[in-house]
Amino acid sequence: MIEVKNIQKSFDGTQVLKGISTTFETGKTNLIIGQSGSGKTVMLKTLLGIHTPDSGTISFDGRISTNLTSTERRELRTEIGMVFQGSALFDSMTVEENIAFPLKMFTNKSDAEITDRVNEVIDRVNLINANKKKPSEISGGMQKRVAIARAIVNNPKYLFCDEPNSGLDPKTAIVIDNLIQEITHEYGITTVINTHDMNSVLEIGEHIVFLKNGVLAWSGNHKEIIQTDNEDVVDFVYSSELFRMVRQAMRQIGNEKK
Ligand SMILES: Nc1ncnc2c1ncn2[C@@H]1O[C@H](COP(=O)(O)OP(=O)(O)OP(=O)(O)O)[C@@H](O)[C@H]1O
Repeated sequence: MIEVKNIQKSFDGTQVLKGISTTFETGKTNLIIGQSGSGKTVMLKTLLGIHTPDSGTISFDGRISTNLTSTERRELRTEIGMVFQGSALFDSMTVEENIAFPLKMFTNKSDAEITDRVNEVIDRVNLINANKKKPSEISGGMQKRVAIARAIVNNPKYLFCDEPNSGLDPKTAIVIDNLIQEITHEYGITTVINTHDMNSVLEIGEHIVFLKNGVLAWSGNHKEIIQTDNEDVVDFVYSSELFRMVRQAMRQIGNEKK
């Protein structure tokens, strides 16, 4: 569980995060959404420790990030997996070398142990016949699977994903979303996803944090986001006619079930 308490962050006198508090629970897919410039990336980078909050605290299962010694901080770093926007794979390495990288960097595992673990996660993310291929030789969807495999290879407690669906067709995007959610549930990971993708919001939003101008303007889950009348959320999430129609139909179904 990650508990965020009243974090504030400014750059050159401009406040970007204005006192955000929320809890990202273990075993859940937590989504950060909001318009461009609302502070999502700054929030993710602050959670990751790339930015230090000006005030407020971030607690990783009771460990307040700004109070940790450098050794404890390094240890926490090994408990975090990251799926970057655009996958960020090493072009010159094969799929299996990409996935093995965190184990070589952060553990003392033997070559045989690394091979076993790499094959295990390759199976888990359904990467078939790709071990010896380079990223340029596989599809965007497969590259995402490699990125997810690399992020989970060291059994992270926390998984951060920055726009994991960017550049994918809608069908592949849903498959990747579902894979992230399954892994989150299966391994009990605290997953935080920065996203623009409204399909993700409706499909895997177990806890959604909506930022507006650096303020947490709404939070809830994918069912609640359909029912909410919060104007900012409605305006942002249902910005297209299609999504407005989907919302209307889903609200009707919800009302009929009551
Ligand atoms: N390192 C920085 N120095 C100064 N200002 C920054 C820095 N990083 C972000 N900002 C500012 O903080 C605000 C929020 O930016 P952020 O990148 O978090 O938005 P975002 O919600 O992730 O947008 P997008 O969806 O377009 O990626 C913007 O006004 C941006 O210019």
